[in-house]
Amino acid sequence: MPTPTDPAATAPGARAGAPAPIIEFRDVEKRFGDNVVLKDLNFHVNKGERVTLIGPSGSGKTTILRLVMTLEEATGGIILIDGQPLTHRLEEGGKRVRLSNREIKRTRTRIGMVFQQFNLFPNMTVIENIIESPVHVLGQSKTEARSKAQDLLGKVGLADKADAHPSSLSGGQQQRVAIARALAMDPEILLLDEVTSALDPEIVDEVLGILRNIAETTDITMLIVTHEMQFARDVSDRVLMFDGGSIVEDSDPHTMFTAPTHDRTKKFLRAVLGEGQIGTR
Ligand SMILES: Nc1ncnc2c1ncn2[C@@H]1O[C@H](COP(=O)(O)OP(=O)(O)OP(=O)(O)O)[C@@H](O)[C@H]1O
Repeated sequence: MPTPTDPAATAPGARAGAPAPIIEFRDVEKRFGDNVVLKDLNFHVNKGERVTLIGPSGSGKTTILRLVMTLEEATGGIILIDGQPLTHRLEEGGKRVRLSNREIKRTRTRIGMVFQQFNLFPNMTVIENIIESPVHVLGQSKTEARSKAQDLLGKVGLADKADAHPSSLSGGQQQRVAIARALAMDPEILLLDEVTSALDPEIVDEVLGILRNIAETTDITMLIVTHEMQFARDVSDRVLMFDGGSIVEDSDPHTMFTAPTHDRTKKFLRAVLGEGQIGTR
């Protein structure tokens, strides 16, 4: 019987050449007190895949991203990253054992997250925000980190803002800095949590354009929570529809948005896209 630390355990029945899961939830439960938000949740994301989570408010989408980022810890089951346990492993007999903080941190450095509210350090300049983790977590020299940060600022269209403070930037610019900051850690997995929800409608597209570009030009695995259904259609390989902490539908974006099978999905998409929009493309 393979153990959870054995890479072969990540994909039961995996064949050579078959897609390899980089994120795997096995019977995951997350409760906050009596509120069971996720129950026996099983799903995986393969390396390089872009997977979008959709579903009504409170269905547990953000909680899933926060579990992967280790901002929360599951209360049951295990999560594997590239075959390695993220916060807990299962011992023989099914006993759940928490890993050491050092082990958890080692895996966490492979994962980046961009939040709805940017979460930049207000007392640091743009470039100081970007180099903070590469220098202090990865041990890069300041010179190396600055040079890379400047490159990334060019990629997000903010080459001239390195020495600005976040408060002098627009929301869209701050979110672009947050994207550059996440990329500066060379993440294998990028988590995007409603990254345009706090932005004025006219600058949503500038941020989505940068994310589209990242999706097109890198092989970073992406797990996305968004209310921007067009963006979800464009960048996703798979869309998972959540309700009540469970997956009710898992399909490619074309099928999900034009011919959803589950009544709950149809109702949700009608509410989000408007009556008559499902099946229009
Ligand atoms: N830190 C917390 N403490 C207590 N309850 C929490 C906490 N975080 C989330 N919850 C609860 O977990 C449930 C799922 O929340 P979550 O934010 O994951 O949903 P969501 O699908 O992302 O919703 P939305 O689309 O509105 O962001 C909600 O009932 C929420 O109140």
